[in-house]
Amino acid sequence: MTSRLEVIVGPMFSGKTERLIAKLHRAQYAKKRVRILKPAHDTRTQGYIASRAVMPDGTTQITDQLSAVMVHDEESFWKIVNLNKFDVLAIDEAQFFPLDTPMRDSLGWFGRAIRRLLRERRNTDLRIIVAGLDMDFAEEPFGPIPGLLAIADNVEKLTGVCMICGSDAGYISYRMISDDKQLVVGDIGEYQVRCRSCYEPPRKKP
Ligand SMILES: Nc1ncnc2c1ncn2[C@@H]1O[C@H](COP(=O)(O)OP(=O)(O)O)[C@@H](O)[C@H]1O
Ligand SMILES: Cc1cn([C@H]2C[C@H](O)[C@@H](COP(=O)(O)O)O2)c(=O)[nH]c1=O
Ligand SMILES: [Zn+2]
Repeated sequence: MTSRLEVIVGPMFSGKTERLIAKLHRAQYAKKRVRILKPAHDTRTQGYIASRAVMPDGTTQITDQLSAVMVHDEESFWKIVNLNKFDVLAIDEAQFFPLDTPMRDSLGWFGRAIRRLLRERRNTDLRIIVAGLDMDFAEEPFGPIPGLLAIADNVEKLTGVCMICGSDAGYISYRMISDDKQLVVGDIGEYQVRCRSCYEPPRKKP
């Protein structure tokens, strides 16, 4: 019996939340106590996680959803974790949790909290499942996800269908609006999934 960390990564529209929800449904069938968290920074869906499908007319529709508790900061994370009993802890959109000093820190408070929980409960069946973007629009590692991949027991890297050429190798989220900030909440109007060949890196401002 030991604690374990599973990480699901890939670009936008690769089915990360879909995969996360499928794992959580199975855990619920097995009568496991499931807790779902997500960063308050994600203003797209508040109070739940949702997978969506892109419709032929270009809009998105929610295909499945589960209730989630919003995490504002490290203090609220530990409050939720300490007040609740769970066998499975799931966190979606974890790329939004910040790093302390981007050049030196690879886990941030969130990654360190996950590592601490896994250590403290190493003799239990605790399962932590994290989903998020491993890479931002500029092909840079995103938040604590790459650090979490390093300490994970199991990693799934998903691909989407390239929105330019239709190949199944969509590996990056291409940003269609002009904005240099790393964190820009958005959906089908702001981002596409593209393969390496159809991806162009953003132009640096002179
Ligand atoms: N080019 C595409 N057009 C339409 N749907 C796509 C495309 N590429 C991937 N998908 C599908 O969109 C869905 C996105 O699921 P979701 O869980 O919301 O993704 P994520 O959390 O990774 O953004 C998946 O079912 C995926 O197979
Ligand atoms: C590439 C990229 C994405 N984001 C934002 C856009 C969305 O709100 C989420 C990703 O959602 P999904 O469930 O994976 O579809 O992240 C961002 O802030 N910066 C980026 O570079
Ligand atoms: Zn392509």
